[in-house]
Amino acid sequence: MASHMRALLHVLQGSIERIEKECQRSGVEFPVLDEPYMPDSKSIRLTPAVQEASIPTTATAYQLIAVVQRPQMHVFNAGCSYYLSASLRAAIETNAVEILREAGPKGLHVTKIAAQSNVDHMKFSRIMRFLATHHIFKEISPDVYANNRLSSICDTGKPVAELLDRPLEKYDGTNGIAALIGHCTDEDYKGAGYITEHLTNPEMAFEDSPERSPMMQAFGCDVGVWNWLEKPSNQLRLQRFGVAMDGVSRMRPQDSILKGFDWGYLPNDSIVVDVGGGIGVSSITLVKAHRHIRCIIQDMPSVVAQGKKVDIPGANSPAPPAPLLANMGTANASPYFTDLSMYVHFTGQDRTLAHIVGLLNGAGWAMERVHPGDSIGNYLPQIIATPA
Ligand SMILES: C[S@@+](CC[C@H](N)C(=O)[O-])C[C@H]1O[C@@H](n2cnc3c(N)ncnc32)[C@H](O)[C@@H]1O
Repeated sequence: MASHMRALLHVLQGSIERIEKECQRSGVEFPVLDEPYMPDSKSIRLTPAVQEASIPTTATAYQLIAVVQRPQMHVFNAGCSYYLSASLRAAIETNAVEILREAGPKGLHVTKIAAQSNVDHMKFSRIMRFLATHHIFKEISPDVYANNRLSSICDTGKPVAELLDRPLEKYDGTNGIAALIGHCTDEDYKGAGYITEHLTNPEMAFEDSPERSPMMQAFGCDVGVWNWLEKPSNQLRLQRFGVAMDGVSRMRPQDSILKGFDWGYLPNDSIVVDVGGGIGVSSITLVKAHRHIRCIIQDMPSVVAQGKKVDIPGANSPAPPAPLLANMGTANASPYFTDLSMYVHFTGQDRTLAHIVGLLNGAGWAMERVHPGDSIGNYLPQIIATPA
């Protein structure tokens, strides 16, 4: 066991040294957790060397925790992680992040945050402490909180007065991170609570009807997620979902849609139809980079209307060092999250590469090349296939 831990430490040390070397080379400090997030195109995190080294660093740190922590404690924490989702949603929906941005670095007592949000400070204090315990917000002195790097990533950037005045527009025109977390910790989280009921109910266990997905069970509805989102009572959720797709695009390297397929090769005025294109997140990136292409975004009428308000201007990754998991474990959890989320929303799934190969072969196509969106093969790979 000790040698196992030492092997992990060795990987951790190596990857931290690579980060330090890059910081020294560029004369930039690695951002600290205590300071709010500052978007900066020259950020050290965006350099390829740091992006690459941060993946094994994260994977090793999580794996070390899994090795060192008492198993009962580790699994208990995993089983109770729903409190993190619930608390994060509460903080976002009460505008705590924006209230603390306006309060500045000295922070604000929880009674004053709660007063601005019109919630009970005794209840709210526990939510904030739970989040701060997980490094989201910092507790400067007892019950006095300030934003830190992790909480401020959920900042819509809007004045609190505006959020209180126009709550339905909270996420409109934002970078989508708060919207994405809001969506995940609300309808996705509630749907996830019904996975076992869906999995074991003999009536639904072996079907794949999107109308009876775990999420539809959670909301006592049978019309499917898209029609459910169109209900007037879901106006905030529908608007939030569109913006959340922009948040998803910020989780992956911005240019991943541009990789793989040679868009430049298309003749002038070629038309690309973006089916289920949402508010145009991918199409906008594409036409900005390739002015000779025109995109038609096809989606539900209400989503298209929302989109009009927005400014439209290789399959095998290298194996990580032992003893890290082949898929980088928790450092690479997002594709597995998305897959379960597809189950919860639609009784669906995210396709693996093997599924896509089978689908293409079945339709008479042969896979030629995969272009992963990032260095660990994550995020919407671009796939080149030709008629077999
Ligand atoms: C997961 S979102 C993807 C959005 C977009 N491709 C992106 O990456 O930002 C799926 C989209 O499919 C749309 N959609 C669902 N059912 C549809 C239908 N029957 N016709 C057109 N669009 C539909 C939804 O409104 C939603 O915007």
